[in-house]
Amino acid sequence: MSSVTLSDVGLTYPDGTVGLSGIDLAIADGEFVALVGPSGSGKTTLLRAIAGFLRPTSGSIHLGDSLVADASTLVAPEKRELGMVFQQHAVWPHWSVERNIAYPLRLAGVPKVERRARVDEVMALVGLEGFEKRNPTTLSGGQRQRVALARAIVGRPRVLLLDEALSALDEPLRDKLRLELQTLTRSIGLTVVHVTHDRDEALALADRVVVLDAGRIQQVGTPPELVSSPVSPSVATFLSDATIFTGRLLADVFSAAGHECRVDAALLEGGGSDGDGSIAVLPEDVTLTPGAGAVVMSSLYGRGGNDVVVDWKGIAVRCRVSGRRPLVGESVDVRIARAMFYPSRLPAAADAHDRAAAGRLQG
Ligand SMILES: Nc1ncnc2c1ncn2[C@@H]1O[C@H](COP(=O)(O)OP(=O)(O)OP(=O)(O)O)[C@@H](O)[C@H]1O
Repeated sequence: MSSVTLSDVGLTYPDGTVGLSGIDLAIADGEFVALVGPSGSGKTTLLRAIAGFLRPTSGSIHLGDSLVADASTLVAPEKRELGMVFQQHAVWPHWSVERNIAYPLRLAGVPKVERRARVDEVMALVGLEGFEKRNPTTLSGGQRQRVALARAIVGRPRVLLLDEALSALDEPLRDKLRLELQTLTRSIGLTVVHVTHDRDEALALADRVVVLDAGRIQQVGTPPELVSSPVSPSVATFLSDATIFTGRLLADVFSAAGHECRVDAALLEGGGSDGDGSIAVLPEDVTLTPGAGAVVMSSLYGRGGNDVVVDWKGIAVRCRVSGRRPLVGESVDVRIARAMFYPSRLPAAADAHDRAAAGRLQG
């Protein structure tokens, strides 16, 4: 059964700004879903609509079998049985750690003995044993965020909503909490909706990632699906720093402003896509060889390969280069192992997904 079901949800703010439009999304019980997208794409609006702080202007939201929002229904946030953690640890500074964590249980009238047991249980889960009597102001940022997390899950919420919950923390603490969050939420089978502006965090943690843009869902998929088969050039750029070439495909040749690539037609899905369009090239599908066709503009060291941008006849091409790190100003040739073709006459991203063609290109 789905834990959260959004059916054709639209949300227009009173000033006319469209926050969400036509959102259809079913989040399964126990699933970890991340919402990503550019600034202003609707991530927070979607989370707040699920939480009950915002009322959709169209469509409906169900939590399990219960209708919580539609044209005539709006169940209050505190009645939705949700847990929430925000970027700024909203813990009460004048209360001890255990009192903070126990708060939702006191509110729900849970008897003291059970409260005690549940607080102990979640404190152990988030690694805060021994901190019961501490005042939150004496804790580190990471520990305070653990208190917020413990308080969010102590009431055994139907869904845990995380709004940039790790974003205020510095690495490597953030990385540590990311791992702990995954272990914790998976071990107790929590359904999680996690809003983050950090693409890598979303891809690392989530079972499925939802990419939003301008209040609409652009694509939903597992991390490998999104990275290897983005439905549109914008998703490829947003998630994977793809380079986009705009031009024309004719038979097996793609031409874009001074660049000509041969496409292996056998690899084109949904043939007959000749015409104007774009290709998206992922950084890992670009190889640099000795030559004179392009010039290295920047070259940043990275653990998983150097992050290099070359000027290839006027187009900045992003590449992931393992081995020797190229020098800025060095001349190179560019070879493209794989690219995705997006015919421009397809208006809807969903159609583009079916027909986006992956071809082997030779620069
Ligand atoms: N109270 C409001 N009144 C009017 N428009 C709003 C309001 N809150 C948000 N918006 C608009 O709704 C759209 C979606 O905003 P939202 O905050 O959901 O985006 P976001 O993806 O969370 O962005 P960010 O990553 O910057 O936090 C934006 O155009 C934003 O300007």
